[in-house]
Amino acid sequence: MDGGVSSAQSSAQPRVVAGALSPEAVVEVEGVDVVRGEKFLLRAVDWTVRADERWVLLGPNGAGKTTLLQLASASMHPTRGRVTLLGETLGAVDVFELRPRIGLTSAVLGQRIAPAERVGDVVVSAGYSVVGRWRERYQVSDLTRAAMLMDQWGVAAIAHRPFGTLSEGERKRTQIARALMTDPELLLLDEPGAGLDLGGREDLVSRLTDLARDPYAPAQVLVTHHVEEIPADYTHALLLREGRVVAAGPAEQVLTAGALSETFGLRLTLHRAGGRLTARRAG
Ligand SMILES: Nc1ncnc2c1ncn2[C@@H]1O[C@H](COP(=O)(O)OP(=O)(O)OP(=O)(O)O)[C@@H](O)[C@H]1O
Repeated sequence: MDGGVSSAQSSAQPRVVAGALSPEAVVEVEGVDVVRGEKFLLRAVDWTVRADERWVLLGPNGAGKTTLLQLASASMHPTRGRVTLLGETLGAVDVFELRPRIGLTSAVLGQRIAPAERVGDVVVSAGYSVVGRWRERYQVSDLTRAAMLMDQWGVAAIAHRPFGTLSEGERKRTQIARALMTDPELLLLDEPGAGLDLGGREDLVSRLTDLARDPYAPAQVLVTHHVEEIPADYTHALLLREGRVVAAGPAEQVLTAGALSETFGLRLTLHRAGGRLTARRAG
């Protein structure tokens, strides 16, 4: 790419240096309320994500997960409290400079992609913060990175297909490849498993597990309703209910039957196998 947002720089160092005392915080949410009219979408939320962490945000419909992700993607400001992203405090930074450093996938962003846009163009155009190729001229390094990412996310063979002809799983993987194109420091995935069949979900979880294990990969935050979609090796979890944090911290401490039952408002049993979870209604 010539000019515009810098993209395709590959890190020479892992994101987290082994032995470092405390990897830098990429997301810091302190005492945050988000209020619309009389309604608290989020209330008194504190949350810190560090560079080496992989978080899952879990909660029922309407819990505030997408709202929290909007704060973390610099798409929304808090009503009260402070949000610091990649060392920059919202309200004191140009969000248009911040956003290219954050990769985001969501159903809303997916709907903005023109059905006629080819997969390869959807991915490579991320460096310009535009959807679809227009008059940009890309450098070989951009095209090489896009090809590598399409291969990694299993869409290289369909690089010439229009986005509108893809299956839901192919769309989700194309969007993740696009989100990684700018080599972001933070990757936010809003319900990437929604609408996938069992095979599609397992394929996605397997690729997300590989990404979670990659020390060069950005900090990751995955939003889901289902514990079955949590990749093995996700390190942390935050449980939300009605805008409040029920529990947050290391995954093995937070993802318990008790905390999940409180979050979803029904008594659940939890089964662990191979680093993955399944949940069922108790009794
Ligand atoms: N602008 C708004 N004004 C009033 N209420 C809103 C507004 N935006 C969102 N809400 C409400 O805030 C709550 C939290 O919404 P949010 O989308 O963050 O939840 P969520 O956990 O992502 O839900 P889902 O899992 O269904 O996607 C919902 O009850 C929603 O209806």
